[in-house]
Amino acid sequence: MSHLDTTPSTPGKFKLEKSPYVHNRLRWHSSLAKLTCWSFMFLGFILIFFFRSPSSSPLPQDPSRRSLRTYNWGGPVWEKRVRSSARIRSRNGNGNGISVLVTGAAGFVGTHVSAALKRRGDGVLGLDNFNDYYDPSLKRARQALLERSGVFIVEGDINDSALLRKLLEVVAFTHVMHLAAQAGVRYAMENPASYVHSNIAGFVSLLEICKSANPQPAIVWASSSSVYGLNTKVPFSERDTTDQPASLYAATKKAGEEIAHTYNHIYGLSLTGLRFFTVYGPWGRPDMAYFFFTRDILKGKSISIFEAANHGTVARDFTYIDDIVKGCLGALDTAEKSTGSGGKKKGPAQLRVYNLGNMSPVPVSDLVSILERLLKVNAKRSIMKLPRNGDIQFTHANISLAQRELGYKPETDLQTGLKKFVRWYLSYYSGGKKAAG
Ligand SMILES: O=C(O)[C@H]1O[C@H](OP(=O)(O)OP(=O)(O)OC[C@H]2O[C@@H](n3ccc(=O)[nH]c3=O)[C@H](O)[C@@H]2O)[C@H](O)[C@@H](O)[C@H]1O
Repeated sequence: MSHLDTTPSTPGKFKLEKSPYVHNRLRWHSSLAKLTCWSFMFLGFILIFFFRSPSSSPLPQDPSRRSLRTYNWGGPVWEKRVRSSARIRSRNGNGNGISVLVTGAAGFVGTHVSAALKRRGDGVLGLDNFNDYYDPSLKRARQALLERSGVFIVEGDINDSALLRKLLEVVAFTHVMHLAAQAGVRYAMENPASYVHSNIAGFVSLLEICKSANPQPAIVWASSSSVYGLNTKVPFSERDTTDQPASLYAATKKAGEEIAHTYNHIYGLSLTGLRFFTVYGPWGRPDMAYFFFTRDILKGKSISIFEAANHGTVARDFTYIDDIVKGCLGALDTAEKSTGSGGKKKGPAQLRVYNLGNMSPVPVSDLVSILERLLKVNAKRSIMKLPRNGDIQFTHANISLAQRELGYKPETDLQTGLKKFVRWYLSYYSGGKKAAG
């Protein structure tokens, strides 16, 4: 009789043999089977517990680690696209033209800066991780726009050192315009780790690769007006102390300024930080107030307008994107070369910080009135106490340093800038085909 023949087809048909030896063996087998069964169940419980535990969630559930997903890059075709996008096409007023790696190129400021550089004949290569902090389809639309003007955006993360090293091997970039960051003041309370990941770890990762490169590029990067924090002296000047950040976002930008000092000091990297003041305009960020106020006013939804203690006005030095772009180009064009190479400093290098604001703070309630006029819809206003979530009461830039050294001169008032934004918004989201996310 073959072994297979003794196997019961159903448990009830199992026949016990009479031999005591066989009987014991069967009991032993049955205990072993039970033990195995219990072990599997126990292991199963452990695995279920492990995978459901928040600390070990798979990557997509942890927004701070979104950008750790793997991207495809490399190969001869990819390298050819990288080189072609970064190739300088024509000389500009500043001499021979520059070749710029723009991080965060599918972001709001990144898209505008990349397009402006390309327009004047500079070489531009974008880098972006296309994370889902806000509607990624808007980032894809910006990418399509840039692609049409010849800018290739490499999909990847600034924390990916191997990718950064490769990019700087393939192209001898003269400059890096570093705009990739976790933005937003209030979101820092929801997802603090994402700020550390992008604004600190990511920045250090980029600086590490740049300092080792030969030649080292000059770096211009986005700091923020939020570094002034609880500062009450107005207008905010670069000489003011910035040691009272009110949000983790601000603290990570402030940390970035100190980190920049270190890499400049040790490795001779040329570094320029730009403190942007609430930048707005077409292709803007849906997480910003002017953007979601527009969406909500059009939908007839109520909007919250923050108010400080004792009915104090909350105001911002709103700055139009085209002015910011000019400031960025001015910073790139006046950036001196880094002095080190291959990780060794050869002499002192340039270290700068500038305010890029509009010199004219506007109360948030006035911004809403302008939107109401442009949209021809009355907003459903609800006045709310300024929440303790990192927001500060007002910002106001002193821009004389940027004026003097970068030729920065903002030209767009809020009414004019919002008019351009609203025109773009209505055409982009026309016919309600796309919902502003
Ligand atoms: O300059 C910067 O460095 C930062 O600018 C931007 O931050 P903020 O100036 O806070 O802009 P934004 O959120 O549009 O709120 C605008 C105003 O509306 C008020 N506000 C906001 C929300 C709301 O529901 N109600 C309201 O009154 C709010 O109190 C505020 O007064 C960038 O997002 C940030 O990434 C960073 O770049």
